[in-house]
Amino acid sequence: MPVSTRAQQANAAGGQPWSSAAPASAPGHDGGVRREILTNHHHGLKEKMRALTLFYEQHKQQLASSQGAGARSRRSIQYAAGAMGRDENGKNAEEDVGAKRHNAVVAPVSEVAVLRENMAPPEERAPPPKSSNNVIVFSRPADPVEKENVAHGGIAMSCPVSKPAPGLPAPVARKLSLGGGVAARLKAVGEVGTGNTDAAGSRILVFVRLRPMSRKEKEAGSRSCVKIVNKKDVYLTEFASETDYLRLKRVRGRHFCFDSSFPDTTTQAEVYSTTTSDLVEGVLQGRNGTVFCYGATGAGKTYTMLGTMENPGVMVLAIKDLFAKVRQRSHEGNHSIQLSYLEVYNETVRDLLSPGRPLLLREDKQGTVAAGLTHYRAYSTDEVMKLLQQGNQNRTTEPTRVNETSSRSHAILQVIVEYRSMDGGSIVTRVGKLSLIDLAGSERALATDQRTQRSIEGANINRSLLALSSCINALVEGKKHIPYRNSKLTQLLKDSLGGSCNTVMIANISPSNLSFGETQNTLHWADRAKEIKTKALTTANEEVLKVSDCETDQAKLVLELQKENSELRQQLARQQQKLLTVQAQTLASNASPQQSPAPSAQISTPCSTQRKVKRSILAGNCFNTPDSKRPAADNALVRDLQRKVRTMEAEIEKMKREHLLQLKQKDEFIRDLINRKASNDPEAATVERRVVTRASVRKAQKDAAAAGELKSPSHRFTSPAPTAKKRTFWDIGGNSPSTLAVHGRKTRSHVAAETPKVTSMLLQPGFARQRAIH
Ligand SMILES: Nc1ncnc2c1ncn2[C@@H]1O[C@H](COP(=O)(O)OP(=O)(O)OP(=O)(O)O)[C@@H](O)[C@H]1O
Repeated sequence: MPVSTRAQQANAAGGQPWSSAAPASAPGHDGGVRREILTNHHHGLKEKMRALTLFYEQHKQQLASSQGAGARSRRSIQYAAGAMGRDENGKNAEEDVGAKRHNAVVAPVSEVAVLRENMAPPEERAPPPKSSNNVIVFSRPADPVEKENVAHGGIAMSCPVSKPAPGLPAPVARKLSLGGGVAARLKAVGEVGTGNTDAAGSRILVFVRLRPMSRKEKEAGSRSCVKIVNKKDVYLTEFASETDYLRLKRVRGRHFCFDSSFPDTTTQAEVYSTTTSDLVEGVLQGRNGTVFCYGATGAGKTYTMLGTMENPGVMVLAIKDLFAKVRQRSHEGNHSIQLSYLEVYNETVRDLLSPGRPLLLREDKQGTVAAGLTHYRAYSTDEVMKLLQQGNQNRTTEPTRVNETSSRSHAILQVIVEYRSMDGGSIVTRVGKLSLIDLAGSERALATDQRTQRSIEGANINRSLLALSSCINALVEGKKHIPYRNSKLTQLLKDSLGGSCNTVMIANISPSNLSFGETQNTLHWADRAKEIKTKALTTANEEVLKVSDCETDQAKLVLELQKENSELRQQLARQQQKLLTVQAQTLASNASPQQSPAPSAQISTPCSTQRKVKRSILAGNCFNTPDSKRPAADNALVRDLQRKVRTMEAEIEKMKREHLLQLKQKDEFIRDLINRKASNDPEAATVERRVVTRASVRKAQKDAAAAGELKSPSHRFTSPAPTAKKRTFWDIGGNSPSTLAVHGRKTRSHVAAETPKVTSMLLQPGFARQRAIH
């Protein structure tokens, strides 16, 4: 018996092109529709109106073409004809789609006829169902803004269907008409960081990363409900619950399309190079960039951002890349790199590198800043790694039922790169800021824990994520007022979401059908975020300061000296690193097998070469025998190493002395130059202040050196956080359980002290998290 679908009836009544053509081309094709058309008195009228409109359009175009120049008129006629042709084609295509849709409903149900984009992708198809009852048709809604919670062919969706973001192909049937979608997306991806955006601004790029199924999930018998196809399409399928008899054996699903989607086999390096490497390049050119991970608790945000010792994440790879690029370009000018690391926990902002009182946010011309946040100047990747590790130790963490080392706070690492160079008669200064954000997991109260402190944390996390989604909604809808002030997180993200910034969102999802709700929610917001446009980034944060001829030489000299200084500091840091390595080797070769962990604890920097050296020595089996019985060859090796250490120590001492002397001379010279300049030119006062500040920092080092204890780079940077200081609320250690019970807040160092067996990647040197997916 012929069936008329709701879409057909709506189209017949509303005069959709394909439905109006149907009765003429296929007489008697659908009794229901024809009866409705016959009884609809407006049907003929609408057809006439459409013909008249078409005629009027053609007439207008002919008129325009006759008025224009010959060649131009020819073009416009061709265009009009082309446009009409396209229109007809489009119509035909739509008719075709409509007919197919109709067939899918009325024809005997077969797998080929009914599989739609919303269902599992072709590769994942289940064997053809025997009975038509098992197959559900996912019809496309007639109106793109129609809410999905209207059932379509038996599917009940809970999220609104969004319009496609500009530059992205729309999901579902719109794929049919977008041959160039991939190219457009790739172009969009290629534009990041280069600032090659249109005047209206650039779009937030959204990526999805699927993590592997965890051991727990496998044990719970969960199935994979996510499939990624072509590295961009995400198919989400919900399997009906066995106790839900009404919807037994039915599946519901959804299809999303993102700038790129990463299957569970994707490496950290691939994720970094696709999502963030262009932003790093942009930052070096004076543009701001932000990467943030969003997703449910345990979905892999921290893994993506920090990673493990073996598989470092985006933060670590970005820092390494940044320093490598700066080193390559050291001849072009002087780069300075500063970083800060903060967390938003229970709506308070805390400095992770120098824990103390909560910080206040204030707005200034640079955007929203945390007053009193410490900015460290870093000269090498290893220094940054140490700072990152130190910050992670202070980050609030708490095992939840879903994730044993769940991050209970949003962490923001900001790296500011300042570049200065002489260009003819002017000083060019460029400042770029890279923000790397690991958000706390969105979660359901029951999915995590219901203990008081946890539920307060959960409520605050959800509140700030809700504020984030309100901002995303307001930005997508083009509202004038964006509610950034609703939470600390959105205040801090203001620049990244609505300012001049290249922004990347990585949505992390779990494959397990037990997390279907969370995954759908994450994908929904990621899909929505695709539509946010940030402000145009046509110009970099660049300042050009003209200097008069007589000052040019002095300014050049100052820059050269500053560059040389920073190179010397880098050299010093490298030498100290080498010394540490050799010392560790010596210790290892002197130690017995039982003592061997000691030196490894001393090497806190995640340096792969160190590990290799250490491993090769361990493989050499040279410490299994006591000193007396040690073979002569081993003793010779030890002596050789010791000799090397002594030589290197002497060399480093010599270099230190030389560097200090050079630094002292150069500092004095710079100060002298600036003083002279300042006395002639009041404008130079700013420069003077800056240099004097640096010099004052160095003075402390000089004093220390004079007292015979030169501080290592790590000392230099960790010194603002005094080691022996009055204890504050945040500093109370893991041996104060009462305080923990009262405040209920734990940092990763507390967790490390209390639960040595639960190894978080954030607790390991270099963030190595041993508890990988099993
Ligand atoms: N791509 C991946 N490959 C291997 N293991 C992963 C991957 N993603 C996540 N994991 C593992 O899954 C577990 C949870 O990941 P992670 O802690 O990063 O989640 P999260 O989203 O940060 O959670 P929360 O919001 O609670 O902090 C970890 O054990 C991590 O090692």
